Amino acid sequence: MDNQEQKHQRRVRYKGTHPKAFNEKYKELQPEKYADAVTKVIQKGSTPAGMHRSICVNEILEILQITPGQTGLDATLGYGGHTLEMLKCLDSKGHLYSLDIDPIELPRTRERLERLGYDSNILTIKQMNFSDIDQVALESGPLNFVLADLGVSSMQIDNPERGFSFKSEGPLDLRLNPDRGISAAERLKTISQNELQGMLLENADEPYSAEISRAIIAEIKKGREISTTTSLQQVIKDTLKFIPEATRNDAVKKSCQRCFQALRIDVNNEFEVLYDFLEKLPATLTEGGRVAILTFHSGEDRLVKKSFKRFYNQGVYKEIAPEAIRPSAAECSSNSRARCAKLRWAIKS
Ligand SMILES: C[S@@+](CC[C@H](N)C(=O)[O-])C[C@H]1O[C@@H](n2cnc3c(N)ncnc32)[C@H](O)[C@@H]1O
Repeated sequence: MDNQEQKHQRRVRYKGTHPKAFNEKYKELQPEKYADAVTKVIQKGSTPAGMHRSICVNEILEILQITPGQTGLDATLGYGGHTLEMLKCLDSKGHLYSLDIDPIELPRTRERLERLGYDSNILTIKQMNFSDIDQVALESGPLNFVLADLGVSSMQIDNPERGFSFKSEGPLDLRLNPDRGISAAERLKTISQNELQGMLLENADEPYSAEISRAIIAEIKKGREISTTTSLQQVIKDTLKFIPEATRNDAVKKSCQRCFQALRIDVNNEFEVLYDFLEKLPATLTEGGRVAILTFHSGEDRLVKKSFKRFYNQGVYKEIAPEAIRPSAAECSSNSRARCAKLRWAIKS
């Protein structure tokens, strides 16, 4: 068919203030063109589609005390919000390395930062796992500051094609790097009930781990695929029918959140890579080098707390956070995704 014969495609309309589908949010997905629409979404305490609002920015900058001329690492680039703030502190002097394993969002962030004038003279962006921090240090030399803002970005959660959220239909993938490893749907096909129950318990403290794992494995044995976000949600919903109606919806939602979290941690080996990163971290820092780590669930926080404490007891760190710092009440009310964040810091001896 030549061009003239091609049918005119209507642009997807933004249906009122609450469009149901991700691709209908075209105003939020073009923040440069529709700044007003984006501001309105932020004012309502939500995160615009295709964007990520950085958490604890002031607290992190206060910990890292970045000065012009230093060399630092943002281990989790995401939307580049923290990276941008750190670059401002460097004031065009020194160098920042920023990593992310996500091959889909990384080029978009790189382009946004380049458009703001941050090129390879001041910023090096690498698609890399932060567990390879030692490789970065070989190139950068000792680091004055390091930030890791763990987990997933809002862009990843909101994009139904990535499968991170049960709130919209999509493939049950959950990989931060879809080019590597196996999807959550594939993982469910071969896992035993025992292992799945352990995964739900260890990665997310799921109270109905026995019931849910039994139901998932029974479905798969019957030859039914659990290959989409909503099919997993449906199994969880059906399994928890025994919960009294008054509290059932809330319980199902929480179990879905926990099960998706557990699967995400599993397919991305999140505990293993965090452990490797924490082990290698001290050797990459300068004397007096500062590190800040933002976590979003108790399993991650426990690993960070234990590692900082052990290295502190060995004299490797001269100071560590006495307790986790929480985002302010104002930040939590303006950004619901900040509510479960915990921030810890350490300073190398
Ligand atoms: C919470 S977001 C970071 C947001 C960022 N601080 C900002 O201000 O926009 C976490 C990011 O870390 C990335 N990530 C998670 N695990 C990683 C790993 N092991 N190595 C590198 N990047 C990782 C995710 O792909 C995601 O983009």
